[in-house]
Amino acid sequence: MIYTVTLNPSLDFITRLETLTLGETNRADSETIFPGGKGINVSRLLGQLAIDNTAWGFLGGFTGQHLQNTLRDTHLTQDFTQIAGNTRINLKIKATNETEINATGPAITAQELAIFFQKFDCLTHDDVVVLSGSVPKRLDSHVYQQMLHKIQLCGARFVIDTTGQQLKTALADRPLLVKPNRRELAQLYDTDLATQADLLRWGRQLIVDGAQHAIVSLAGEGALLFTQQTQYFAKPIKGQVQNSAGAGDSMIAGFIGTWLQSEDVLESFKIAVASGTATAFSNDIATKQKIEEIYQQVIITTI
Ligand SMILES: Nc1ncnc2c1ncn2[C@@H]1O[C@H](COP(=O)(O)OP(=O)(O)O)[C@@H](O)[C@H]1O
Ligand SMILES: O=P(O)(O)OC[C@H]1O[C@](O)(COP(=O)(O)O)[C@@H](O)[C@@H]1O
Repeated sequence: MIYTVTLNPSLDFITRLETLTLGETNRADSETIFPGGKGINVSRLLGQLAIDNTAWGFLGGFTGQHLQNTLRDTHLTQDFTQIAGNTRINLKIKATNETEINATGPAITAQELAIFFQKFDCLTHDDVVVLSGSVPKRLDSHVYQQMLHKIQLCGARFVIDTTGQQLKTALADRPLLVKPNRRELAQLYDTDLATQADLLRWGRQLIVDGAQHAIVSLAGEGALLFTQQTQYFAKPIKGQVQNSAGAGDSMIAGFIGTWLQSEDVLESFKIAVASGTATAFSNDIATKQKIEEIYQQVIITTI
């Protein structure tokens, strides 16, 4: 089974307007609410690919209830830990530029955390846990390390999509996949990634430091995949970007869902690129139909 973990889920409130003027009353042209949070996005994309998975994390209050209602999918089992606080609302303002305000998230009590950790006791070596996204501010920042410890005790494997020190520490535990974007890779190794050679140098470092597969996503400039043996480049695909939130999460779902079925690295990368791009070209997480349409345009080269 694939388990996704979203410690800090969200409702993503997306508002569109022509221009945003700070310090004034602005009137929106439209607004939409989508389920959000990186692990939840991974779960939803896996659902589109008809891959069974279970979503773990913390949900609470009226926002948590709404999120739960919107996550109805036959391939997605919800096994969230209920909390007293309200699940956060993240504000995404789409005007001339995109501005995001991601909320801190609710407090998690020691008792709620203990109930959440009990779930890890059922893991076996057949399971893969996808750990994604930020840690709520009021939760101990070592929570990722604690989860990794439990995952390894059970012999399960994991994918991790986080940043900075949490990612650096996790690399030594041999994640199946990591997927920093350009900014996250630069921050991880404290470098500016000015050239293509820098990207290749520091992308390869993720493998040297322990990752089994590493995708470096480059938004509208494509993506790189590093494996133990080789490296690939996916050419960027042109299209109309609707809402790029969740594009990276969709890549992770596309890659790991396909790899666990086939262990075919190249095919997994192609589905990853199709999934990420299809989500960038959709308002919400991409549908299976959109992914299949984009898949026809994916071109991968060895570099
Ligand atoms: N503007 C875009 N045009 C085409 N493809 C995109 C665009 N933005 C994202 N993608 C696709 O989605 C992938 C992940 O996007 P990226 O923005 O790099 O990740 P993240 O959401 O983690 O920051 C990219 O590697 C690319 O394949
Ligand atoms: O956990 P964080 O880092 O606050 O991010 C949460 C946000 O990330 C998202 O999951 C989107 O992630 P990406 O744009 O990085 O793929 C949103 O749905 C959510 O609002």
